[in-house]
Amino acid sequence: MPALTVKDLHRRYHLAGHEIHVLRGLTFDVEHGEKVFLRGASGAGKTTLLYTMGGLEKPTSGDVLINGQPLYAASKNQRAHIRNQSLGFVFQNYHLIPDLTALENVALPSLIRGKPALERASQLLERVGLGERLQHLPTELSGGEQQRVALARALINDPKIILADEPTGNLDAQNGKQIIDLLFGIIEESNRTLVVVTHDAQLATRGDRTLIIENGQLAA
Ligand SMILES: Nc1ncnc2c1ncn2[C@@H]1O[C@H](COP(=O)(O)OP(=O)(O)OP(=O)(O)O)[C@@H](O)[C@H]1O
Repeated sequence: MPALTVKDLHRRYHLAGHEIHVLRGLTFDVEHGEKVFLRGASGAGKTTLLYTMGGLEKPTSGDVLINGQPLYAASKNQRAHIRNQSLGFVFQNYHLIPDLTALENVALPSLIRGKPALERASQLLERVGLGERLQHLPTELSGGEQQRVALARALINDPKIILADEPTGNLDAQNGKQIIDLLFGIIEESNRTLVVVTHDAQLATRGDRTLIIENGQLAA
């Protein structure tokens, strides 16, 4: 069974009397341990696809299966449970909570499950090289450091699938490379599955496969 199955996904937005058909019948599998990059022109639908794959954006029709479990045929609560248990997210803008320390940000997704996690959060921050920054607020961290916190947060529930949207988009070349090296190291040591949206053709050569999205469909 694939780690992730995308099944005939459609997403339409209605805006001021206009319909925008963003995802137009996407179907593909991602196997366990596979590293897949999503590329395509601006506006092609990459972020919409990634968010839909992660249970964050409901499709107009179609479904996404995580280890065979349908995300959108499930109830909202079941979907939140699958997301929290199986998926880790890394966003271009980090999406850290400004009033929480690095340690608290990383621990939060576990606390939501009712599991105390400060010790594991602290180990993960060590793993990403931030053992000296546990009590820093996001504003007291550089962009690269904030993305490392976000990476540690994505791992707190030990998800088997990581979804990343332009994870190096706001970083300089050196910090970007560090984040990608860390991300790949973490993925490979535990045979996790990775799906990354990127504009960076060079970065995409590090994956097993690149899917090109063109007008909401897979390019041939
Ligand atoms: N909430 C929304 N309401 C209406 N249209 C939307 C909404 N979200 C996205 N879109 C439209 O869907 C299309 C695809 O957007 P998406 O962000 O998925 O593209 P992308 O391929 O990730 O682009 P980029 O590379 O620039 O980030 C765009 O034309 C965008 O304007």
